[in-house]
Amino acid sequence: MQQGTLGEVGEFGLIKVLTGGLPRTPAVQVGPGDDAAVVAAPDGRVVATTDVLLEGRHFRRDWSTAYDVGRKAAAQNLADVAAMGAAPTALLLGLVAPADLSVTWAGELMDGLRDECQVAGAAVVGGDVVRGDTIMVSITALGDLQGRAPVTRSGARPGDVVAVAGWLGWSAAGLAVLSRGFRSPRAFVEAHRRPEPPYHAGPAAATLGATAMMDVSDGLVADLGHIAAASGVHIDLRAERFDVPAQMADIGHAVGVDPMQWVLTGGEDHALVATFPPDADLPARWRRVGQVLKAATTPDGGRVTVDGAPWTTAGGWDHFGD
Ligand SMILES: Nc1ncnc2c1ncn2[C@@H]1O[C@H](COP(=O)(O)OP(=O)(O)OP(=O)(O)O)[C@@H](O)[C@H]1O
Ligand SMILES: Cc1ncc(C[n+]2csc(CCOP(=O)(O)O)c2C)c(N)n1
Ligand SMILES: [Mg+2]
Ligand SMILES: [Mg+2]
Ligand SMILES: [Mg+2]
Repeated sequence: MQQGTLGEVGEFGLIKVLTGGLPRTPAVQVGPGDDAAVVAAPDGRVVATTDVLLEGRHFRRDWSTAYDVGRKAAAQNLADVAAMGAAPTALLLGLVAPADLSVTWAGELMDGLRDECQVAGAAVVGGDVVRGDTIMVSITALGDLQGRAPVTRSGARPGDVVAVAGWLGWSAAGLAVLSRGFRSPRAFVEAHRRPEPPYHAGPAAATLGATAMMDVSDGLVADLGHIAAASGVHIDLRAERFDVPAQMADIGHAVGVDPMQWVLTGGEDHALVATFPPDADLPARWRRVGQVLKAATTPDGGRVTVDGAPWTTAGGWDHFGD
């Protein structure tokens, strides 16, 4: 990796570092280096999504390496593509960074983006760099529905089952550990630094007949609230269906937090939650955690309960909440 700071190598030196070692995938017809990338969309439609990560709010450089931030930034966006039932194809990076940032940090961020894209079958195809006071990583991701209908938030129907693929509460438990100045247990801290969304479960869920789907970014209760509202239904979760690993329970005990709080309202694991018709033949990776109960009586009046009772604290992260 090149030595020095962004200020020393300049904009085009930085772009050279960032775009130097990027692999191509068959979908990428023109990659970084021209005015725009060209990505094949054999389906005739493109799934497009964007999410921003800001230093201090989404990550801290003393908690996560540049490589971790890259993995997480890519994961958060690629999970949104998968949550539509699409296969991720391409990712673009908008990077705001101070001139005294090391070129190594920027290069390792790109390594993380590249490697997470590889897990999901996508490739980095372009971006932009701008000087600013705080590091901001703005990602755009594209995906291919491969001929399937998109799985939106609005298709859940009374009688459907609610099922989850992927981790819940691990990132929140890791954040609780880091916030208290600890670096272990490693499994949870690692889950916070590098979430592992079940990308392939997204397109698979579409094929299995999922009626609605989301990735869990803010917290399961809050995110299911979006499906409930968009679909105009009530959703009930069964607390006993959630697995609280013994180590998570131990951390909860140590820091005085009910670990179910992390499982039900913790964000950033990017699990997929979907609703399926009751007779769907779900593989084991989809854990049944609840049911779509009935249609809401008012438009947008859908809500989420746990064991029949409203969830009393915040159901998840809200950037402009308290
Ligand atoms: N600034 C914006 N301009 C236009 N649309 C927006 C803007 N912010 C959010 N949206 C849209 O609102 C919807 C919900 O956004 P939200 O960011 O909550 O979803 P998400 O990306 O799945 O979740 P998260 O950001 O927690 O990962 C998305 O369709 C998103 O494109
Ligand atoms: C330093 C630091 N402090 C707090 C958090 C927790 N956090 C930040 S954003 C978010 C929800 C998802 O964000 P978005 O809705 O933007 O996708 C959560 C749970 C963190 N990751 N790092
Ligand atoms: Mg978003
Ligand atoms: Mg999402
Ligand atoms: Mg959010």
